[in-house]
Amino acid sequence: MPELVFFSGTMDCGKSTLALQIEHNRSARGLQGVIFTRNDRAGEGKLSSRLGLVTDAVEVADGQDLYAYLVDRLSQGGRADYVIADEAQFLVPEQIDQLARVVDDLGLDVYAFGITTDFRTKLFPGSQRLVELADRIEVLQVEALCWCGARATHNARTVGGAMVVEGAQVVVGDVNQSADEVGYEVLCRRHHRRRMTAATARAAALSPDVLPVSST
Ligand SMILES: Nc1ncnc2c1ncn2[C@@H]1O[C@H](COP(=O)(O)OP(=O)(O)O)[C@@H](O)[C@H]1O
Ligand SMILES: Cc1cn([C@H]2C[C@H](O)[C@@H](COP(=O)(O)O)O2)c(=O)[nH]c1=O
Repeated sequence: MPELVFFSGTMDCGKSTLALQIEHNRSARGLQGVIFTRNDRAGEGKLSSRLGLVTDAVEVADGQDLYAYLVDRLSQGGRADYVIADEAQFLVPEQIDQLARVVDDLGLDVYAFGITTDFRTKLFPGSQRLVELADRIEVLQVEALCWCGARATHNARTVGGAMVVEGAQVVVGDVNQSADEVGYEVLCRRHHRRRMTAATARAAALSPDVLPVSST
């Protein structure tokens, strides 16, 4: 049975790498996939992983009907044996419904990859719809880690290393950004709640307030 699978996790946990591996393994066996993406850091029409691999993809436009795209392609004699959708959190709920229809009406497997929640721990609308509709939700096996060593479960947005909680839901960016840039850091829930990033934890550890008091 074809499936809609949602591979979810924090930023930097290997989602795009897995998408590229699925693509590689299927195309190595002569299958031809359609790869959708939106707002990849590598630029328009690209699916990229931090391991350095990148492939061409169809950049999803505002309001684009993904089901109609596949029907058009197939009716013009094109091939589509499966579908990959990376950065699926940036798709609108209607586009997730269209992907579910691709599974049910066209009989294609759809593999969607994305972060579930934003920097304020709120669901992205596209990810919410995937949770509602997916046949299966897979959490990536490679754990991204918080600075404290615990499994990272949440995404923080940072400016100069400090966590911010105000701003637009969508700001394309990366982890490990330089101090003055808007960036992201993955944290465990405890440290996300306390707004404690690696930089603020380091600063707190160095603060005279918490230095051990000498008995002499
Ligand atoms: N230099 C490196 N050596 C080995 N693994 C790396 C390196 N850089 C990144 N990675 C791996 O790549 C993962 C990020 O992969 P990526 O597919 O870009 O993540 P996502 O799409 O989930 O944001 C990291 O969690 C890490 O496991
Ligand atoms: C938390 C959060 C992230 N984003 C952006 C930042 C990146 O461009 C992507 C995630 O990409 P990745 O391959 O999973 O690292 O999403 C955002 O726009 N808003 C957020 O709250």
